[in-house]
Amino acid sequence: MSKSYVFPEGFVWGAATAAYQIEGSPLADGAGPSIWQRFAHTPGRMLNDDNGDIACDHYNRFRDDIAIMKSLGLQSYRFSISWSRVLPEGKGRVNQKGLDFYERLVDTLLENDIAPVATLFHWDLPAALDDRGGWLNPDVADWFGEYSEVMFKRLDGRIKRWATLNEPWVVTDGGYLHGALAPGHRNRFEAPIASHHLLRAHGKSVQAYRAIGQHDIGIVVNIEPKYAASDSAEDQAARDRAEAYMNRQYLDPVFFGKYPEQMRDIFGEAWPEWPQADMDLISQPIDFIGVNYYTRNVTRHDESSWPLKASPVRQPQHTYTETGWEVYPQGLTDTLTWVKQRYGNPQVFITENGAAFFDPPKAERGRVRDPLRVSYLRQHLRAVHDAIDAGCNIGGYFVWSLLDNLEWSLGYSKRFGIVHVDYQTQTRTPKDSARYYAGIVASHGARL
Ligand SMILES: N=[N+]=NCCCCNC(=O)[C@@H]1[C@H]2[C@H](O)[C@@H](O)[C@H](O)[C@@H](CO)[C@@H]12
Repeated sequence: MSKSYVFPEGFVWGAATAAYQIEGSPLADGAGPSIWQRFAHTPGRMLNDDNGDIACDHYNRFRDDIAIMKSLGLQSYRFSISWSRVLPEGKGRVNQKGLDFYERLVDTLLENDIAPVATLFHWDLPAALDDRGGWLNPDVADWFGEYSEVMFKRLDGRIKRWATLNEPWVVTDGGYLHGALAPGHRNRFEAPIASHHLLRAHGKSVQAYRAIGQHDIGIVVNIEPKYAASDSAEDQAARDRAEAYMNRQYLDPVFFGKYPEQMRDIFGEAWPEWPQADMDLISQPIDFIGVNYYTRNVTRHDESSWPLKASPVRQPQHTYTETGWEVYPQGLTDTLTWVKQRYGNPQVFITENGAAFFDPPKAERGRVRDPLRVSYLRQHLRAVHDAIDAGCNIGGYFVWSLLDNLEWSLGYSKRFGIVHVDYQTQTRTPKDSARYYAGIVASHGARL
């Protein structure tokens, strides 16, 4: 007898995007530049010199995109707010037209019975704040608290689920350690400072919310479960370091008020000691965590790898996506049960899960066949259900992404959308995976 995959009553089905990846018009209506607008216009930083000047033109087409969400039966939509649209200098003067855009977006979602879930920071720090040191300046926590307060006062109530940060690990690892992402630094001493100030900013935002908000606030992290490549002590230790570095570096401070002990092994003299007051600010209670899951990592010791001394081992028996990520749905179940066991079964939303497979630049007679993505979604949604059967407190699932969009420094070369975007005409075409997902939503999982 095969198992039923019907999801619990109240489980929320959605899709996710991020401002700089879809909106376009980054400087419209008084908006200030973000570090991503600046990075994307820096020669050599972006594949094919792509940038977010147009992207999916969502800033102008959001009503059409909400109509597509409605046609798919989505109950919720996770988006991010561009900080520098609202505060062009990152602090101080509010740009009402920037706020007005997000108010129109939220009100149109609500008119279509789609619950908005807002991420306050999805990597696009105001350039004016980067000029003042950005995530390296301890004042950034207060700047983020000020911005958060502006948004809570204007939209809390219509938005009932807020995320402070999206993936602080990627911001730090990509933006400050390895330099592949904005602001493009490569500095072992900066990375732990940026991480810590991101977490302090999270804490200031939660503090502001507790004073004025009436609903839920949390943080979104990417989790990539690590599996030792062998039983050797050095591979096990490499796995432990990799897990501490990516998966515990942010959740341990938020839930336990302390960093993983491996952080000093990894960063050595570059790992500072922080005051307890900071850890108290960081570890205030939150209402949920967003988990972004894409893949797993089979980890071996690698003396030549910097600074982790750990490297992935390819798994040729499995499919890999266009971004080079192994398709491993069991890793999602393992991730969710790990979070349950380690952090006391907090409410979790899968705030991103999806894959880039090759899709053509144009639809063929109004259709885009993406069987690999249909299979990916089926396998991973079943994995979520298995975690719920194991007692995990999962509130909902947001597929990454609603639309093909700007994949950061990879430009438009990678398509994650369940809806195809023809970047020459801005025509949207729901892919086969969108129709598949709509059927899952309509049957609440029964058709999985
Ligand atoms: N190696 N490796 N392992 C996986 C680590 C994944 C780190 N990148 C993400 O999670 C980003 C997240 C981001 O929110 C979104 O804005 C991005 O478009 C997606 C797709 O890239 C994902």
